[in-house]
Amino acid sequence: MQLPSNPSSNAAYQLLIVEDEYVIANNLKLMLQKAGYTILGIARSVDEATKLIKQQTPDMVLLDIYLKGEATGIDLSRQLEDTTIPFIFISANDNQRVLEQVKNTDSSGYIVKPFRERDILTTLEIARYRQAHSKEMKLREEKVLQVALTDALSDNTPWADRLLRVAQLLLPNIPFEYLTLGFAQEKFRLAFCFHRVGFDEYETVSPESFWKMAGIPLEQALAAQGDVAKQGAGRYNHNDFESLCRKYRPMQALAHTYRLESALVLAFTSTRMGPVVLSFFSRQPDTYLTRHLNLLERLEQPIVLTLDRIFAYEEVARLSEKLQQENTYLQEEVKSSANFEEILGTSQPLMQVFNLVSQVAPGDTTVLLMGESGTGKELFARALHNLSARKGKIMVKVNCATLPANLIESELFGHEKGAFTGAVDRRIGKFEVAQGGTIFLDEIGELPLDLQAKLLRVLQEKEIERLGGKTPIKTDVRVIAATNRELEKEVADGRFRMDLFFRLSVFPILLPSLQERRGDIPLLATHFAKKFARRLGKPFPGFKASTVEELVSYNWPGNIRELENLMEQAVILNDGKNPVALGRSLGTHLFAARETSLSAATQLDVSATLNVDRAMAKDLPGVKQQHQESERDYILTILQKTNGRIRGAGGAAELLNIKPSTLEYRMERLGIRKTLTIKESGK
Ligand SMILES: Nc1ncnc2c1ncn2[C@@H]1O[C@H](COP(=O)(O)OP(=O)(O)OP(=O)(O)O)[C@@H](O)[C@H]1O
Repeated sequence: MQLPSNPSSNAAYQLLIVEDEYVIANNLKLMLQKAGYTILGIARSVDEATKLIKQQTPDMVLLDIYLKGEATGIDLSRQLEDTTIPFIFISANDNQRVLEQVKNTDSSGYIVKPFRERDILTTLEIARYRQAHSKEMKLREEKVLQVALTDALSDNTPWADRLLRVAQLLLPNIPFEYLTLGFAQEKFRLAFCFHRVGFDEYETVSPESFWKMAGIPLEQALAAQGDVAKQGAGRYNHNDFESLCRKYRPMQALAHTYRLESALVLAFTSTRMGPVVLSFFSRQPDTYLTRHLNLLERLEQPIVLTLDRIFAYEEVARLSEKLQQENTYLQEEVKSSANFEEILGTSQPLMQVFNLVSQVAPGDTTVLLMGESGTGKELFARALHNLSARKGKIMVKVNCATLPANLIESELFGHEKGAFTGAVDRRIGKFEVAQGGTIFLDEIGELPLDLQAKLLRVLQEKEIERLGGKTPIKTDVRVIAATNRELEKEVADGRFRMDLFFRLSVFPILLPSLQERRGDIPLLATHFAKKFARRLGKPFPGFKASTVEELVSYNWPGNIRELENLMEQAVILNDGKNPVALGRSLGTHLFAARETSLSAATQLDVSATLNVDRAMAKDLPGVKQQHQESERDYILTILQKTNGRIRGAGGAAELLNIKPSTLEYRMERLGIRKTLTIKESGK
């Protein structure tokens, strides 16, 4: 190291002495003048020094700590730092408290009184050398810091770890006891707080839980943070910090909890992430200096560029994962090729459902589809999606009954890498895949209770959290749920949460069973038979008249799915020339209950016999009458089997798989009257 020791080169270097003891100050002046330095003046207090500096800016200040008046050399050092004038402390006060204060300044040296001439000149020369090279050194140091920050941010570790590393790297340059870092974007929020609990020890505080504990709504806290950030980069020491706290309650709560007394805030905007706010807090009231702010401002651009690059990369990764999953769903959808137009039927109960669907479809209302298995719940869920504004986006189906219990949560909400044994990679859940679209939660009644609670939270907060994830993710997903269980009963039995039930059943739609819409059976049967004939490359020669009759009178516990399956079998067995009939085995499958034929039934001598009011039946016109007769015959057969018993185990209602009251209603409608004494009549 070469020091500028030549006295002639010292002449241009101007010094200010700030010292209240005349003898020392004068001695120092003589010493320095002898070495060739120019002395601008001697100030005995901070006020005098400030005045002199205003008249002429010195190249360096030699600064005592305790001066005349209230203000100390430490106070003056803050001003000097702000105006980037270097200074060297000269003090007899080497106690711990003073040293601590000095450490927090940016002094170029510290000389203990009494000093020797040599000490002064050497310290001064080193300080001048540093001054000359400090710009270059600072730039180099900052470059190193920039690279380290970029590396830390791009590291493939969870965000909390990356940001902690950023905090650690910044600490030597910007002191803090508490640091918050947050990004806010409509659909994405990431915020972390680090509380410094030791020299290089930190505790990560979740902002959500902190604000909850402080009794401040998260939105209010974020808004305050946003408002502070809007004021631009700033440092808040002493009174400035106090008035900041008075203005913003969340800031006050934070300061109170962690005993914070000053802050340094930097806000910048990342193209992808929107506003990013970085706030440092200290327990000293005067920690933050202009140089801290300047450093942050210089670091802003590299940080923004790095963040933008990372988020662009993460977005691409997320989208390609979403795309991949969407592809799988789309392929499945193509296979199931279900469209609204394919919902066949003209019966009254179905028309009512159509009305409800068209009313509720356009909005974002949660819909609960209820109905027996095979009544078309999935088909209607798709119709709801296709009639909504979300039509262009995906509808994701989740069958809550077929997912293994231990995987449901990860399937629905996704997981982070390492969230559980076997989670070797990060995976997004179905809620995230459905972003912007619809999620169809089929068989919702099968969802385990603990997940019901999590689902409720998602519906209420409209955000999900991946398993092992630390930050909630905003969701924009419409929920359609379906069940073939009686959810109210499930609630009463404690198997389904009542709050979730109310959340889901904002708009319930009950799908009619096939037997409640028998009028649609010929249409549906023909549709399915034609579909399978086309698939098999066969002509469809129509149905045998008795087949249609049989189909209409059957009670279809498996509903449309059963009809569809049966039609597939019937078409396979059909030769493509003769009208489609139910093969013997199929007939047996379907009409086991009819093995006891009606003619045989007439010969039965039962104690409780039945009376058919034929007159009523005669009023029914055409096909409808035909259907009703088949239904009536069928019910009669069952009643004869049960000796006319409707209710209880083995009763007709149970065999028919309908409620006793429904059966009684139908009997009345079909003109079946129960008499206790008369034998079968009218046949
Ligand atoms: N109105 C209809 N018109 C034409 N096809 C229908 C109709 N309703 C249902 N289907 C067909 O019936 C079959 C069963 O329907 P879907 O799978 O939607 O029933 P679901 O109520 O969801 O059954 P589950 O409760 O067992 O899941 C499907 O192949 C569907 O295409």
